[in-house]
Amino acid sequence: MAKIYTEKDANFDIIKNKKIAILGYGSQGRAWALNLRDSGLNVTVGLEREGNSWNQAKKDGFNPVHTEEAVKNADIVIFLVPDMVQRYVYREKVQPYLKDGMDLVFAHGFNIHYKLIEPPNNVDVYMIAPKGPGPTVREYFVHGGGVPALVAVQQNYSGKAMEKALAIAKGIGATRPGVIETTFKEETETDLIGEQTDLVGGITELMRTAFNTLVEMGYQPEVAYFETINEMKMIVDIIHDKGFYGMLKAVSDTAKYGGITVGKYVINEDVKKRVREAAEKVRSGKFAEEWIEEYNRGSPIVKQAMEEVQNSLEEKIGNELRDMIERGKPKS
Ligand SMILES: NC(=O)C1=CN([C@@H]2O[C@H](COP(=O)(O)OP(=O)(O)OC[C@H]3O[C@@H](n4cnc5c(N)ncnc54)[C@H](O)[C@@H]3O)[C@@H](O)[C@H]2O)C=CC1
Ligand SMILES: CC(=O)[C@](C)(O)C(=O)O
Ligand SMILES: [Mg+2]
Ligand SMILES: [Mg+2]
Repeated sequence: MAKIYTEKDANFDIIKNKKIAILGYGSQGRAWALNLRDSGLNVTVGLEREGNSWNQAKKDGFNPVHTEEAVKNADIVIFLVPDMVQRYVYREKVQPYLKDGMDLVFAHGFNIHYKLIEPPNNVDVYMIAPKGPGPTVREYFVHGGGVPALVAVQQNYSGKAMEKALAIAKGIGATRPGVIETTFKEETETDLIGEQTDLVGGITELMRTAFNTLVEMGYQPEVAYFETINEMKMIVDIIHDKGFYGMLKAVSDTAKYGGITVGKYVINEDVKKRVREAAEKVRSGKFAEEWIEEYNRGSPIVKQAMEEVQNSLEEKIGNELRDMIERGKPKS
């Protein structure tokens, strides 16, 4: 059974007098900075330049400073810039100012696990990895909840790394539901495998494939959109609240029979084999290599795919139906 920590295991005392530098003010950075500040902790936002993130941080009442400025004054440095950027920020803006006993904190283990950042022995290295998108980390917190997270310690120079990880987890709201202890290796590999084969890759391609098949067969795109894309949230919400069994009980007997039989036909052993192949590619480090190469080339594959998605029929139809979808949302 996994080790789960909750509110009673976490205490702010160990970090309440420490200066926390949050590097990056994007999806996670903004959520962490706001939640930690609301939790009464001492947060400085460190950024590269005066752009969108800088303006947003100011609008949110922070006084952002340049990265090295934030790092020089910090006891705890939290890396919330993109994974592909972290090693440069580390080399140029963090390493020169490292102090004995400083903390390097991550929201995903990529750079440590794949050894793109190799900190000296006299710092603590630990992670709090929220299992959800940044805006949700903020939204749940504001409404009294929190997104569950994984915590891991890579280097425990102080002997107190886990206590500090739990305190930060508490500060972002994650110990309200609870946090699960893991390792950098397990978090990094499972996060990548999950987002590729399931969350960001597999499910969305299945949704798009189902949508486009219906459209190619001559059905109205609006009808196809509500069926294959919009209703996904409702089905997933029931799984989220009541499990797969609960979802199957909520749908019709016809959907149960059709879903059970055709689901296994579409997502067959061959798909499982390819999920495993993709997972092995993460585990071997081959995916990391490939992604670094793509990033170094200026991310042409990502750019092209983003454009393709933006111009796709499903996106166009979704945008056209957004008002209708919004009108239907629960009002409180
Ligand atoms: N997006 C998410 O919901 C999740 C992200 N994570 C992890 O959190 C970390 C941060 O990811 P996101 O919040 O998605 O990042 P993001 O892309 O939303 O935000 C990045 C921030 O870094 C800044 N930035 C971008 N390029 C930069 C550069 N070249 N130099 C310096 N700063 C730069 C941006 O201005 C922005 O403030 C990553 O390790 C990611 O794996 C973990 C869980 C979920
Ligand atoms: C939001 C999240 O958890 C992801 C999919 O792992 C990520 O954004 O990297
Ligand atoms: Mg991820
Ligand atoms: Mg994730």
